[in-house]
Amino acid sequence: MTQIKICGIRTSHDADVVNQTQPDFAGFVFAAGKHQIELAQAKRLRAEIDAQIPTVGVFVDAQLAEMVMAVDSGAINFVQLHGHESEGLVKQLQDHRIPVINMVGKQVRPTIAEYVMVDAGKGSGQQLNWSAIRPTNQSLVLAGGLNPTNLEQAIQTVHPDMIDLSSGVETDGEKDMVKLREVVTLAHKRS
Ligand SMILES: O=C(O)c1ccccc1N[C@@H]1O[C@H](COP(=O)(O)O)[C@@H](O)[C@H]1O
Repeated sequence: MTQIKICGIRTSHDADVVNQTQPDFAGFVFAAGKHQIELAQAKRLRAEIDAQIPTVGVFVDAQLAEMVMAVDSGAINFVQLHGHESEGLVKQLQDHRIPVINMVGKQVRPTIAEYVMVDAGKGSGQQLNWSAIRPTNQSLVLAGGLNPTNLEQAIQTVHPDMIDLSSGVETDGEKDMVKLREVVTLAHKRS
């Protein structure tokens, strides 16, 4: 089984699709871009999403205080760093007992974060060269251009602990129930 995070939850429709398909994590993007939402909206959506599903806040080069406030508000359980953040900032978040997903670029490098993530872009649907990703003992999250068509090959090539999808499971900018069902089933399938 591979854990699966669905990112870029923006609307009640998206929250409903999450509840009906049961991924392992749901993500809210606080950074600029087409998936960005405000903290108030994240809090409303958190209340709509199944309480058993942890939520992740995606930040790009944000201040520590903003991220701690988002966790303290109850909107998110994890912080995902998706910019050029330092290991010092990862440590500061962990000192606040906040688990961290650290997006380190297109190639794996060591981090003290709970998860190391590789991605080709920022929710743009760009795909990585999977066969170039080095194996790691860290908990690895694979993101970038994953969709129902390429997911199985991505998992078989990279063997990530978690996969992270956003634009590849959307239709007209909203999460698509059929696509989500397909990717959650694929991820949770025993290999
Ligand atoms: O989705 C965004 O708008 C975004 C903005 C800034 C930083 C990260 C962002 N998204 C992250 O990128 C992955 C992969 O997205 P995709 O599947 O390639 O569309 C997404 O899951 C978020 O973690």
